[in-house]
Amino acid sequence: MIPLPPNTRLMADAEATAHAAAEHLIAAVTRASGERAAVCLSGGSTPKRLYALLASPGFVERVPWERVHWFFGDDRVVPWDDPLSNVRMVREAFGHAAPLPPTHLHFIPSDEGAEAGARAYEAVLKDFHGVEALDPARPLFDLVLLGLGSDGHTASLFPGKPALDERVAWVAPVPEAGMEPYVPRITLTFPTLASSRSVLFLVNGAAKRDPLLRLSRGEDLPAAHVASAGGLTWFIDRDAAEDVSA
Ligand SMILES: O=C(O)[C@H](O)[C@@H](O)[C@H](O)[C@H](O)COP(=O)(O)O
Repeated sequence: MIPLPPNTRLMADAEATAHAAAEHLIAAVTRASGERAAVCLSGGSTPKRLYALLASPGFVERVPWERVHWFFGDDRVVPWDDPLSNVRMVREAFGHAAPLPPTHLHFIPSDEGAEAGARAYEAVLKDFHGVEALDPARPLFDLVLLGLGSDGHTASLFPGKPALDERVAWVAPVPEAGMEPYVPRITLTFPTLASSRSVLFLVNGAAKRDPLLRLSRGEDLPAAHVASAGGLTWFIDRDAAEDVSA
């Protein structure tokens, strides 16, 4: 077994990860104070099954859809109907079964390009939360979902890319991705992701053994910079956790 991050729950497989994450998300938004809950969604392939589960019988009736607002931790600068778009992935996963009020899905506006999109999304976040600056006493998100790239990136925070240095901007353009797909991206920055009551990493599959091992050795990978007011939780499946060198 690879040395795993603190507060890791080991999952039998990807399906178990999705089910546990659905329960975790429902608990997080149910206990959220106030009339609205804010969830920051991860992109990529890992969370697709989770999003589809949330819209399926047994879960869809338990999600307080009228209270939850869904944001994006990052997206690719492509049209919203592009197969690479995280917005498209989420909409397809939720499908028509999720009674999602259209105004509750807050896309990252990428049609004006990465720079303008980042500034526009920062305004969306500030307007939604009614704040001009990040306030530790008022986390933006009740839950942030994140994935782990095989190079140790998370959201679109890639090793050595400018967004890593954004300490002021809430949202940053990433001129070209460090990983497939090689398209410009827009990403929330570390301080914005940290403005959360909790962060949940979902990590499945053998391709994630290497970044997990590198994180365990203390390598300065982007995922190692993620913090949260309420702490980090990792759901890692056995395929990712197995150490082939053992
Ligand atoms: O837009 C994206 O691609 C994601 O935000 C990205 O950070 C993703 O979470 C990781 O690359 C893992 O991707 P997989 O889940 O596809 O392995």
